[in-house]
Amino acid sequence: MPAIEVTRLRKQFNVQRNREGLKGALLDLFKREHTLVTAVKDISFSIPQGEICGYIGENGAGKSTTIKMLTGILVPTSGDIRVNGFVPHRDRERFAREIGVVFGQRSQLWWDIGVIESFRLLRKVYRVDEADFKRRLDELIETLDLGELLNRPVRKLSLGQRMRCELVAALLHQPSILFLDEPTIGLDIIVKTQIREFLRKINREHGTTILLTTHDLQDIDALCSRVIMLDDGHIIYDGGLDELKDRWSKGREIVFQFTDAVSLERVRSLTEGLDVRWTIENEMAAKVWIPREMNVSDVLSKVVSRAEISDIKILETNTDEIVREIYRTGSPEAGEGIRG
Ligand SMILES: Nc1ncnc2c1ncn2[C@@H]1O[C@H](COP(=O)(O)OP(=O)(O)OP(=O)(O)O)[C@@H](O)[C@H]1O
Repeated sequence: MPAIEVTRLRKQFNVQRNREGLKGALLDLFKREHTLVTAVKDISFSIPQGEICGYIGENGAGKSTTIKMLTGILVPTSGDIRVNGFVPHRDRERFAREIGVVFGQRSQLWWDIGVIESFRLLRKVYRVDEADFKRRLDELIETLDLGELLNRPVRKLSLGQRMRCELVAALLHQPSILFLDEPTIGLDIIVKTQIREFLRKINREHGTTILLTTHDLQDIDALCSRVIMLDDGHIIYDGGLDELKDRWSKGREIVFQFTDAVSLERVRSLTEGLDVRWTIENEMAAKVWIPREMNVSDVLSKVVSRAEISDIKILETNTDEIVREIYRTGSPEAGEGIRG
């Protein structure tokens, strides 16, 4: 059974429209006008147990609306959802024990009481056996280095400390699926790294399935082998991160450090006959851009055999740039969904 199965899922909101001016306001008093906003437009996907999948898209693309339907907070307008075999909005009570949820912007901890008290309350909510709770809590506290925070009230915690506590709270009942909505938003790089390592560990050791929305593409690079990309309520890409980079990267770049001074003319002559583009970096370094369909080794061998090189740096494809380019231009197949 897949962890998550979504078929032709749609969500529409009926939004009240405010008409302009005094006349409009008066008209609104008597008869409200409504518009229908379709946030999620008949999307389908399936996530197997144990996968970490990134769910990305620009603001307003429909990510949070999907997560809210997957966690049973919102009822779909049409379509079908199964999460571990449950229909989230229908089987809410039993279903809640199957999943953990962290919304980066919202807390599920009680603000004024010690963190450990929140955890104890959650143990009761989820009806976790005392011995299991203790074992699980010890493991989580150790991995996330939370020992000294346990007796502090949540309002006295920094954002990074609170986020680590939120993760513990979401995982105390050992759910097999974890939904994360912007889990690293606003955190410094040290806490981000710690959280990413922690998520990899629970996925590896407990096989936890993770669906993650984020605007931080380094989260995706560090964690996800697969990405689903949304645009205006449609899935425009669903596939591997590597294929995404391959398909969309326009080319690769290599910086050569030469042992002597070089000119644009000289470096161009090194790759004569190849459709590459050179730029001069400084007196003794030049960068070559290689189109995606060309072999990097063809360029390397030509340059290395014709000039003295002291260093070579191949510049990695930057996921951030690729994704921004896709957002900017849209996919050629936008709206139909493509599978990588
Ligand atoms: N409760 C609601 N009532 C009316 N419209 C809504 C509601 N929730 C979301 N929308 C609309 O649905 C669309 C998708 O919103 P959603 O919050 O799912 O996007 P998102 O991809 O999560 O964006 P962000 O990255 O900004 O969180 C937007 O046009 C939004 O205005």
